[in-house]
Amino acid sequence: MGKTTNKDSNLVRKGLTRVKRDELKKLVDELLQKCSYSLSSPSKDWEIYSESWNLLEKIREMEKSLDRLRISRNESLPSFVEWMTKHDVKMGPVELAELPLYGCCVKAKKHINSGELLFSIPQELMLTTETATKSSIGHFINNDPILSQMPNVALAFHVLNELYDPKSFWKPYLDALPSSYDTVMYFSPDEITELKGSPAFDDALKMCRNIARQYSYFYSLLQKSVDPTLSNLRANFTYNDYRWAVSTVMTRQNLIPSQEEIVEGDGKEKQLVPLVNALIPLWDFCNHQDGQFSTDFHPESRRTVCQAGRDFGAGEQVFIFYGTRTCAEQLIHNGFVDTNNSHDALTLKIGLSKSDPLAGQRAALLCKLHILSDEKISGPIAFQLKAGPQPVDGQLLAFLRLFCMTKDSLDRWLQSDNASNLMHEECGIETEVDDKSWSFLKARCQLLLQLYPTTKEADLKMLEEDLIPHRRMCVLLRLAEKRILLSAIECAGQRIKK
Ligand SMILES: C[S@@+](CC[C@H](N)C(=O)[O-])C[C@H]1O[C@@H](n2cnc3c(N)ncnc32)[C@H](O)[C@@H]1O
Repeated sequence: MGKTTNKDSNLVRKGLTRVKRDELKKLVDELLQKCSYSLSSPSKDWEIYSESWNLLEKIREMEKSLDRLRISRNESLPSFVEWMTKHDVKMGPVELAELPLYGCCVKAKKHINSGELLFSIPQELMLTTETATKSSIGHFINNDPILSQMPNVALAFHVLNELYDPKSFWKPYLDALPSSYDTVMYFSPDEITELKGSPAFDDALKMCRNIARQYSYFYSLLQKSVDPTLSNLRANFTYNDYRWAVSTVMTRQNLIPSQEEIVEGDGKEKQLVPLVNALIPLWDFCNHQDGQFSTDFHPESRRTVCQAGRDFGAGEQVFIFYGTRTCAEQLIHNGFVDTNNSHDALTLKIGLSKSDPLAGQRAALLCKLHILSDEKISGPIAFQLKAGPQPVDGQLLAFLRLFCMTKDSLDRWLQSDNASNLMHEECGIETEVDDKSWSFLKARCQLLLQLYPTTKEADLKMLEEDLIPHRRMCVLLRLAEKRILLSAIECAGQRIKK
């Protein structure tokens, strides 16, 4: 049995005297208490965010002695490539490079045709939630209520544990990762403020709060534990490393089919193979561009195979398509904003008024249209205002219409077998109801526009300046959102005129 006193160097936090450890513990306890406050309002959320930020600044200062010295990414790339070659990664005519604004990227060494193989990566190289549970900290992951329920957090812990192990199989890959990220946990309060007016502002505060809460929870758990398999985590775990590991997973993970054997249901139907979160070395060095998916997981060879989604010229950066995220989701979950985003949309939260005597009938019609479910008929509903010339989709159109209907109209549509026609432009609805619907949408969008402290013109002017990346991302996002609102106002105006 190993020693369990604090004299064992494996059982205490590195780099801090006992007095400093006590001081740090106090700060971490205060942070946990602050971030566990459950009631939410815009002013309270901001207060918690800024107080937590101040605590985290003090914590980061105290934990500074544990900051890791890292070699530059450029220096780490040759060992990473050597490691991949040794482990049977098949590379097409591509190479790794560093580029301003993009960090590392994959570049074409010669002209690549659409459909040509970019690379194929065997599963043995991937860090997954399955390798996490099979690792030395597997029992910790399986038994902790957060880690066992949140695969992305479990993967972040796996990454951290491997990072703290100088003999880790994944060391060449981990060394080649960025040393910091552009996720909102790396934003200063001034930078986050640039998101005011955008729905992403609340999401950013929530994200920072969740990560701070998780850090303080795990810090206390690790310091209390005497489990020898957690010694590296206990000695090295810092907020800086935690936000790094979480951001690594958030910005780079993909899903692959589980490796666990699938039991067939009484010999007849094959059960669907569950998906697991994975970090796929090399695949995760490709940056995103709008387009189509061109990556597949081949279950027979257990390899991730990535093909060119379009032609790429010699020397050109090779992009892949990450998926249909809005610009706000890209900012919050991926740490970038791509304004050439054909999937962009703005979340519009609208609900039925409790004081509306027809609220029950409107809710019943929403249920009939499957916009609401019977289990949740109160509270705001999140709709998406789309970028482009058609900002209003069928669901939002139907909501606007039934929101503005009279009792007679509601009764008729509730009894109709063709209620789903409300989601289509031409549905034989009274002009008066349609006019009211578009006027309501126009007024709501004008109100939302006023929530942003700056105008579209002011944003455009700011973008002409040499903005630091975080500020630039925020300005790009709010500009994209204002464009969606302005286009919805324009569209509504035209419909009313009609
Ligand atoms: C999966 S990684 C891609 C490789 C990454 N550039 C690196 O340095 O390792 C995703 C990250 O790349 C960057 N990125 C990806 N697509 C981008 C884009 N279109 N514009 C700007 N940054 C992008 C963002 O920082 C994002 O968090």
